[in-house]
Amino acid sequence: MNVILSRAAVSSEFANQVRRFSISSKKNVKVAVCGASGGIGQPLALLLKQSPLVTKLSLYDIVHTPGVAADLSHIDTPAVTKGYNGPESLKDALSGMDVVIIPAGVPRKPGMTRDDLFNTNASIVRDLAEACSKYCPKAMVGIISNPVNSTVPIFSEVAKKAGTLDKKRIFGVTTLDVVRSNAFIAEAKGLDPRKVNIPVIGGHAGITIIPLISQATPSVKFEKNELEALTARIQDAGTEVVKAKAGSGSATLSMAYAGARFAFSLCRAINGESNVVECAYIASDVTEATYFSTPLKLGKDGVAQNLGLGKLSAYEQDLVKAAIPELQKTIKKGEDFANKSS
Ligand SMILES: NC(=O)c1ccc[n+]([C@@H]2O[C@H](COP(=O)([O-])OP(=O)(O)OC[C@H]3O[C@@H](n4cnc5c(N)ncnc54)[C@H](O)[C@@H]3O)[C@@H](O)[C@H]2O)c1
Ligand SMILES: O=C(O)C[C@H](O)C(=O)O
Repeated sequence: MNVILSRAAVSSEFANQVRRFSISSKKNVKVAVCGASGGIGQPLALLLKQSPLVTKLSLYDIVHTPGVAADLSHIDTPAVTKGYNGPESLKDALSGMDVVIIPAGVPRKPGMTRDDLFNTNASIVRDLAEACSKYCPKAMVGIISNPVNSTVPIFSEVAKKAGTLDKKRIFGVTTLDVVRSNAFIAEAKGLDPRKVNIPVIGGHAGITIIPLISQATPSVKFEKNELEALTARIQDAGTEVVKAKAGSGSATLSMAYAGARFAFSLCRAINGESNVVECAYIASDVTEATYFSTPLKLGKDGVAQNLGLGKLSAYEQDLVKAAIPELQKTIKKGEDFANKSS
């Protein structure tokens, strides 16, 4: 029920962000984007810049941030926007931040899995985790960089070593899976996508992406073959975009939308709003996988309540069973990397 209420709230909130935040903002939230010059980073920064709730928008990357920040800073909204270029500027970029969103790292090309990005992106996330532990240990962190199933454990292990780990504040951003599920199911049933909510649990790669269509709001029914086809499309949606972009990257615009939705939900929770619910990949004891995405009630200190799996259909139970060994493997890979390399 919380999930149902929350989706309706999230949908209308997102559409009315600017007006609403300018009327009712209680606390100003400082937000950093790491990877701000990239395909996701730039449109994400644009969406964040539009919110008067964000007092400071800190744009960190290893290239091009002076230009991106100069461009955005001409927009007539209050967020003071500053660019930080290169590792020597990490201290200034991150100090005092309440929310850090990380889309730093390389995207897939056709034929690659997300795990094929591990060798490059693992060390990028490790280094950013070290910097966050030093300069903004209390920030809420949303990790977009793939493979999310491994990069979130990497971030947590680094924070653990630094003595700053707060599992309630570290999130793998899986919002795009929810956004896609809502879009595809609304299309299939001729519904207004803003009024559809499909919780998506598990992880963020292939069979670990588990849309809970049995828990859809409004309730929807599909034949078995239709349900399987829709589930497969949601699980492969990232690959659909990678193929369509034909070598120029993966989802950027839909991810910026989803990343902004997640960041705004964190901001609303920091501001004391109740009933803010998002699915995200976090340290979890809901299943045998030590990280797992479920609907979460967010509060000013991060995860306020894990809402768990809810009632699963037999088909969804089988999907969870299939996902767990894959998640365990990729979680271990991330943890081993962090523990060997830092
Ligand atoms: N979680 C999701 O749902 C989701 C969705 C789409 C993409 N992604 C992932 O997001 C990541 C970024 O995708 P993109 O399309 O924006 O890629 P991109 O190549 O367009 O941009 C990545 C940016 O990261 C920067 N970067 C590289 N190393 C860095 C470092 N050490 N510190 C800071 N910034 C650094 C690059 O300079 C670049 O500007 C990829 O790993 C992609 O797979 C995740
Ligand atoms: O598919 C990708 O590589 C990017 C992202 O994880 C997505 O789901 O679009």
